[in-house]
Amino acid sequence: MLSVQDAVEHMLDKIQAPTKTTTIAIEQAVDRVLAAPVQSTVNVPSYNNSAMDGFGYRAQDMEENTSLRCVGESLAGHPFTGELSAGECIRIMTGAQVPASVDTVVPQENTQTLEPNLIQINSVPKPGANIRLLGEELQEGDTVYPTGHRLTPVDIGMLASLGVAQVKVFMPLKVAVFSTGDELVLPGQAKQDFQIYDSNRYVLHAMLERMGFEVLNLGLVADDPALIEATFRDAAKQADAIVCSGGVSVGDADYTKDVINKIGEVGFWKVAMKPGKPFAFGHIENTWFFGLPGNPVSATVTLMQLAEPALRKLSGEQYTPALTMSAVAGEALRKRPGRADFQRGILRYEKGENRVYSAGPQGSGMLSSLVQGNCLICLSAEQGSVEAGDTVRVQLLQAPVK
Ligand SMILES: Nc1nc2c(c(=O)[nH]1)N[C@H]1C(S)=C(S)[C@@H](COP(=O)(O)OP(=O)(O)OC[C@H]3O[C@@H](n4cnc5c(N)ncnc54)[C@H](O)[C@@H]3O)O[C@H]1N2
Ligand code: MOO
Repeated sequence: MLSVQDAVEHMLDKIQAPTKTTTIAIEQAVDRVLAAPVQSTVNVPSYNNSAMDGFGYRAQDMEENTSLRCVGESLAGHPFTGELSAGECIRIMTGAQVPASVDTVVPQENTQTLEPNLIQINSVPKPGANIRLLGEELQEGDTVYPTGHRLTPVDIGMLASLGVAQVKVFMPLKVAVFSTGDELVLPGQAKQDFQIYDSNRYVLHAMLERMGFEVLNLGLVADDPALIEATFRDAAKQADAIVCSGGVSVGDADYTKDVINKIGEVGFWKVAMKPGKPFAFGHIENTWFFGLPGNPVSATVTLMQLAEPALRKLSGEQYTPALTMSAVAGEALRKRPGRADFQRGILRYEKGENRVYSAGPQGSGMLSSLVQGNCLICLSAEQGSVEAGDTVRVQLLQAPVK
């Protein structure tokens, strides 16, 4: 059985970034992946400007006298065009251009108006203080974003601040999703005792959309090899990747793998992880296939741990492993060596440290463990049980918004 790391590396090795690109307005570009680096064509700031509302003057004048004659003003958008002489200052506002003859700004709360246009500086700042210098944040030609960067809301603001109105991005990844299983019915429909509601497709659809992909939802497919084959063929024609759940184990009605082997190729099957062992990866011609186990927790966890890195690379995004953090186990956690375990946990900040507790029963059919939990406790394949007080790694279930 492959380790989780080997499985991810195998998929990342096979999968290449897309080639189709488009140019779009930055307002439409959140969650899209850059297909070309963005270089700054401006200096940021593009002119020396004041960081405070106050008075601008020449530091050398402070040796003589700390009261200055105010000879003009510089407002944001309305610069002062004159030149300061000895003993003079100007009123200046935050963001306003600092004229060449000014080298220091004193905040107005550290000054006092002695007479109209005669300003006393009560607390003299260091020479050069309170001025944001041209190019101190970014210089013309600096690479701000590399190819493969997925744009966040803040990035859209950064692009706007650089005067960039459009960006070249990869075409969104198209991912087909469906569920297999004769026991499945749609939410809202009448159900018999031996049936369950399809939940995987709803979780997977929502998670894939949040990853920035275009989801092609192909619905429910019965445990019938001919129907499954037809659905795969249809999906492969339309999508870059297929994510389906169920039918990847060894049961009498588990046809998914056999069908892929018939019309495509299974690259690997089974990963040493819990939940999610029977995960399958392969392709049908140019469409990648991710066969997730049917158990709801297994489907969700394998999407996050295995399929997501591969799908992100396929969408053009630069792969960066998910962030994990350390936490102290607040209680003992049972585990057998052999498979990497992703236990659902509740992470809390208590008494000055991150502490993690079990989210309760860990059955891979129990979606409620993912509802109660806010993190996955990532335990290595080799290790056994965890004692209370041991340090473990955890991965937040809801990635923080950058
Ligand atoms: N003899 C063995 N049996 C099983 C093994 C094994 O190694 N040997 N592995 C177990 C593990 S681990 C998992 S996980 C499951 C995976 O099975 P499948 O991927 O074939 O999934 P199904 O059998 O179709 O379903 C499993 C379970 O999940 C429920 N399910 C399926 N689809 C959905 C859905 N869309 N929404 C909600 N729930 C779903 C289904 O009803 C079953 O209860 O196999 C074990 N067996
Ligand atoms: O490993 Mo299965 O995916 O636990 O239920």
